[in-house]
Formats: sequence, C-alpha cells, structure tokens
Amino acid sequence: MLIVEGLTKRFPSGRGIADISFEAKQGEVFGFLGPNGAGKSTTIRLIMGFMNPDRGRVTIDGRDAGRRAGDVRSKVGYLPGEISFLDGMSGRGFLDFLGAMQRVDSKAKRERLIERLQFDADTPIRKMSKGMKQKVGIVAALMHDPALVILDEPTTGLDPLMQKTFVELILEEKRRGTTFLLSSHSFPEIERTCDRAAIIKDGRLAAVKDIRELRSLQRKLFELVFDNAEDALAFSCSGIETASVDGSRVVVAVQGDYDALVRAAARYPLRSIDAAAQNLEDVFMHYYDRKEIAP
Ligand SMILES: Nc1ncnc2c1ncn2[C@@H]1O[C@H](COP(=O)(O)OP(=O)(O)OP(=O)(O)O)[C@@H](O)[C@H]1O
Repeated sequence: MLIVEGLTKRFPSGRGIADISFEAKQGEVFGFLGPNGAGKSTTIRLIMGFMNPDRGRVTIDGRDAGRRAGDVRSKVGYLPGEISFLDGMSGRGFLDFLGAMQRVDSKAKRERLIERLQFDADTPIRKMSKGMKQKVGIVAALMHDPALVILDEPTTGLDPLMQKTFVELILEEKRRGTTFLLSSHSFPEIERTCDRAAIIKDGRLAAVKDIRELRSLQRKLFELVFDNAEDALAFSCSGIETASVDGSRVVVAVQGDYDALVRAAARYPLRSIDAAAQNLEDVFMHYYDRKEIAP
C-alpha cells in the first residue's frame, strides 16, 4: 500500500534523512519510532508530498505519490505533528470545510468519531485545548475512510482514557483493511497497535522489527527473595545468570528456559517470587542509545 524507496532530503543545516526505505502492506499498522529530531516528521512530510525529496520515491496504492499527488491524497488520511487550524471556525465548521475538499460523504462517520472521542465539536477552535484540537485532527484523518492513514504523534495531549479509545479506533480500522503509518513516542501504543515498527535515528533507518518477534524476545524478570543473603549468594553462583543480587534479593532475567530457574531456586527456602515482563521499551531502547548504527 505504501512503498518508500531510498527517500533522501538534506537541509542546509546538514540535517535531514538519508536513504529511508520501507513498505507498509495493506491492512498493516506500521510504527515509526525514534528520538527527537531523528527525521520521522520529515519522512512523513515527504511521503505527503509537502516537500520534494533530493532522491527517492514514494508509491501509494501502486501510484507514484509525487506525480499524482492530488489523486493519491484523497485516499490518504493525515494527522500532522503540529496542526494549524483556521482559528475562526468551530471544530465542526473545520471538519465541514475539509469534508467538502475530500469530496466524500463523511458526515455519518464524522459524527460517530466525535461521539467516540467525546468532545464538543461546536466549540470555536481558538478556545479548544491542545487535546481537543488533537481530537479534531484525528476525526479529520479518519472520517473519509481513507485506505492509508498517516499519523504523526497522534496521542500527544490526549488523556490515558482517550489514548485507549484511540488504540481501539486504530484496531477497528485495521480490521477493515486500513493501512497505517504511525509515528509515536509511546511504546505501549506501538506495542498494542503495530505489526511492525521502524526505528529511525540520525536520519537513517536503524532497524525494522516485527512486533510479534520482538515480543518473543522479551525476557521475563523474576525477583526472588531468599530466606537469607547466604542462600541468595549460593543461588547466584549456581550457574543461573543473574541480573542483580542485593542481600537476600536476586533478580533473574529469563528468556524461555524457566525449568533451570525453578530447579535451581527449589534448593533454597524462598520468601517470595515475583515475575514481570520486560517491556518493549527496553527491547527498543538500545537502538536509541547506540552511537553507531550497524548497516
Ligand atoms: N524545514 C526544515 N528546514 C530545516 N531543517 C529541518 C526542517 N524540518 C526538519 N528539519 C531538521 O531535520 C531534523 C529532523 O527533524 P524531524 O522533525 O523530521 O524529526 P522528528 O523525528 O519528527 O522529531 P520529533 O520526535 O522531535 O518530532 C531535525 O534536526 C530538524 O531540525
């Protein structure tokens, strides 16, 4: 549905993006992660045709997005990172205006979305909070049933309940076959919605990862509290790889082989045992931290 090939843009400052390539298949939610200034919004603006790339090509639904921009854009829903509205309008007035440009009868869907996101669309935009404006932007991106939806940090300003509603909305649209490109700083949001995610750093693609595969790499962290520090030390020397030992408390990170842990721990009296899943953020974080990026 969306093919990005060798997209390159260098700004006079020397910043920008270089050789970004990825593909989001129909019905896929493709995540876009990366530290501030990595080049996510630049990539998205190039995909949307708001700037011309120095090199590279974007294909949307089999068509060159650069050459057939008008054609292609009616199939695309877009939520920019920073929304600029026509301040004199109400939310509904703005959506009416946009609906007329999209040339699709989007009123019924628009009203359903407004109800789901629970905001007063008749409020003048200049009186709206950041979160309310974000909701108007989300409705604008989804109301015309586009085949491809590109969202640049969509949940900025939304409260946790609305973030949850937003995740549900994405999953519902995905079930209908809508394709998403979702730029986000929220790891839980990426984990809940995405099939794959690209990590972009310093304008280059650091990795493209399958979320299911990442989940299978997630380790479980077991915190074992022994009766005394001697037992904890003896346990930590028994061949089990420990993440930390602090008095009678030992943390073990396990990926798959729980049997060895259970056998080793069974030799000592235990006061408690707690397990927590390593979160996706920890799995991704090393891409953010790395100074050099492997090809
Ligand atoms: N129009 C522009 N002119 C000059 N430099 C720009 C322009 N747009 C972006 N940049 C620079 O390109 C780099 C990438 O910016 P971009 O906004 O794409 O990052 P981002 O990954 O979206 O960051 P964030 O997570 O903070 O939104 C930054 O160094 C930014 O200053």
